[in-house]
Amino acid sequence: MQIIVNAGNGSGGFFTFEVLDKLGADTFGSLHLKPDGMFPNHIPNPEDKTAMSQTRSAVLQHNADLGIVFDTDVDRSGVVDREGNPINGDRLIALMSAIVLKQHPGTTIVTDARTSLALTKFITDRGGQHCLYRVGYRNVIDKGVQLNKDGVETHLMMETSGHGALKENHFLDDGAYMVVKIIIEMVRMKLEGSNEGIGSLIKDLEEPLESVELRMNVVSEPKYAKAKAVEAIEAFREYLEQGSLHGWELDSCGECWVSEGCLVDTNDTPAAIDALMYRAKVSDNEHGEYGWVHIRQSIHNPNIALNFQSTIPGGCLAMASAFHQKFLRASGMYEFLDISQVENYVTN
Ligand SMILES: O=P(O)(O)OC[C@H]1O[C@H](O)[C@H](O)[C@@H](O)[C@@H]1O
Repeated sequence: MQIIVNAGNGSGGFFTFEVLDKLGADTFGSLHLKPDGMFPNHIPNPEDKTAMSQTRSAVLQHNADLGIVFDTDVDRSGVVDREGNPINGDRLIALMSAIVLKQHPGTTIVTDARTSLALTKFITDRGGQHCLYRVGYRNVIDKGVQLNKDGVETHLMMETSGHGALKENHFLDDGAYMVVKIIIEMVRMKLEGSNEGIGSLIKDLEEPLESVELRMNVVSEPKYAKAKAVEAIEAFREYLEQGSLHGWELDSCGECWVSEGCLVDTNDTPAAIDALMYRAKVSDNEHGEYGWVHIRQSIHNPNIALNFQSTIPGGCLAMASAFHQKFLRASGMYEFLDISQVENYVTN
């Protein structure tokens, strides 16, 4: 089996020399294996377009069976199938879900709540339960630990960023282990006589038609930025609870095994909140439920991240326009938020 590793000059080169080569894989054509903190080729990140496209080119050039992309410290990974298709984000979660659900039918899978409606369908079509939880890999993994303690069998926890953990690997955030599971599945498929590549496992995963992320900086003295972001996000929640945005409804079931979402813990020992976030489902008379909005404090920076996803054309624009006019402007929140990204998006 030929496998291309792209370590992006981070610390993942060991996986080539110490693991794959020793097991007899052909790793000729691998990229950027030597650690170099200046990262001269691209950012070592499976979400980075250059990292994925360079790996795709190498896979196609060498007719390799798989490409692997690690982040700097190998706690995140992404792969490229033999046809050159990048598998990261929702697609990687789907691939891991397909593998884990074969081993553990009916298991619960925890992800952050920025995943697509199609991913939920993919998981539930295979008999799994999808728990949508808070952004932040620690939140996602801790939720899985908690569910297992509560007697809800949960074998996989993954974020769209590529962070992921498995119960069988002691809940460690480990990108190399994810990749090992994928390689084992490829070998198993080959031994069973299948001629298909690993991408065939997710061929029925639909792509979200539209997906947009916008950021709003909090314009305030740094020491007040966190409180201001909370004020804006809570104002958004109140707007929805009052029914001020027609067709928008908070996802806050509090029961994590319910696939509709569970950003709000209503149990006796709710998890501490590092960044406030809500997701709302959005529908209209013509299409029914067609998308969602996710609003949250950034974990690292004084800004608010807004994600929109839609299954109908123009849905993200419709949601962003309503958010802009009927919330940001109407509520006065625009006064301490830099809403230029939202304005550019709705006007261009
Ligand atoms: O809040 P942001 O700046 O978008 O960052 C969000 C990200 O923060 C960290 O990097 C965590 O490790 C990730 O799990 C999370 O997705």
